[in-house]
Amino acid sequence: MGSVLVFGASGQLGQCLAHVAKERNTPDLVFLPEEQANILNPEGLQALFAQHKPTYVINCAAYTAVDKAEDEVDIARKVNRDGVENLSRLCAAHGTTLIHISTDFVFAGTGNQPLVETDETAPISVYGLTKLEGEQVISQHTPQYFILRTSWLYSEYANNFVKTMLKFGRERDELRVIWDQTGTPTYAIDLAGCILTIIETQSPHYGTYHYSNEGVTSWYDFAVAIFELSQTQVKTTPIRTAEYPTKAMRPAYSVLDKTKAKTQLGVAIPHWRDSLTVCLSRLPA
Ligand SMILES: NC(=O)C1=CN([C@@H]2O[C@H](COP(=O)(O)OP(=O)(O)OC[C@H]3O[C@@H](n4cnc5c(N)ncnc54)[C@H](OP(=O)(O)O)[C@@H]3O)[C@@H](O)[C@H]2O)C=CC1
Ligand SMILES: Cc1cn([C@H]2C[C@H](O)[C@@H](COP(=O)(O)OP(=O)(O)O[C@H]3O[C@@H](C)C(=O)[C@@H](O)[C@H]3O)O2)c(=O)[nH]c1=O
Repeated sequence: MGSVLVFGASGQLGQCLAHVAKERNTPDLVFLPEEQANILNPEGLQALFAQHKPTYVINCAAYTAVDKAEDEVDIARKVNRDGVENLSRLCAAHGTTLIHISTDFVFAGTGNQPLVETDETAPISVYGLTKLEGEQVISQHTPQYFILRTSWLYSEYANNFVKTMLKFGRERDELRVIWDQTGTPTYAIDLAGCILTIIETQSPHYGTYHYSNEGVTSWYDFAVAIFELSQTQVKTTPIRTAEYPTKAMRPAYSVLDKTKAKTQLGVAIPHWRDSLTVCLSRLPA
């Protein structure tokens, strides 16, 4: 198969890839945390490509602090665009296939129909804009790429909404959660499985794909399900976005249509509630 370099390995998705690769006995994955492989260091990257001659690169490295990005435009753009450009150039030069992760936040979220890959992008946050710029530099430099746009990632690893809700559920008497943002959570373990399937099948179907779990929900309904399935007793109140001011705007509707991923990549996608049940069973009570 040749070697597979994983950048951003200590982040949430990076750790999920390590988990699934171990479960599936996938060989030849080289996990590179930021300290060993900064995607903003072209010379360091060049040395890694020369050493490993990778068949695939999986880029899990990103600037993901959505609110902070509004004040740190330069650093968000460096990581989410310039770092991705560094990887794309090297992938093109070495005939390496780049698997890159993008986000539902490339969309404005003003619609009410599941979004397909060709729908118009119009980010409303710095994070979303810099992620879109990252997508664009990839297609400028190499035809050999898979861009997987995903949404609302969570898992037993790193920080995420599920772990925050469980913590707040233990600490607080009442929670207020937005119910007028509609989307679909994605168990990062399922996304990691999809990425490994692309590699294991050596899929020739390059391009941009949407991947989340199946179904539709709001952050409020997601929180209610987390509490119900984990048997956490906490009063949960639905609120509107305007009642929860944040620095960055978030799409009101960002349900992703996964038809292309299911047909071209041949992946089966679990319903978000089933995957949430699995994740909660793996988290300490
Ligand atoms: N989390 C989510 O809800 C969603 C995420 N995505 C996308 O999925 C991908 C994975 O996200 P997730 O795993 O949750 O994110 P994390 O923030 O958990 O992981 C990102 C990793 O990238 C590392 N990193 C940052 N800058 C650099 C750099 N210059 N060089 C190398 N590594 C760097 C971070 O290190 P450090 O922590 O030290 O900064 C961190 O370990 C990202 O592309 C993200 O945009 C898409 C939709 C939803
Ligand atoms: C903690 C909390 C959040 N919320 C809302 C705020 C927000 O709209 C939503 C989720 O908040 P979070 O800060 O956990 O997540 P957020 O940073 O908005 O998550 C996004 O991250 C980036 C990286 C992506 O790419 C997106 O797909 C998406 O997952 O829940 C509440 O209403 N009540 C609460 O107590």
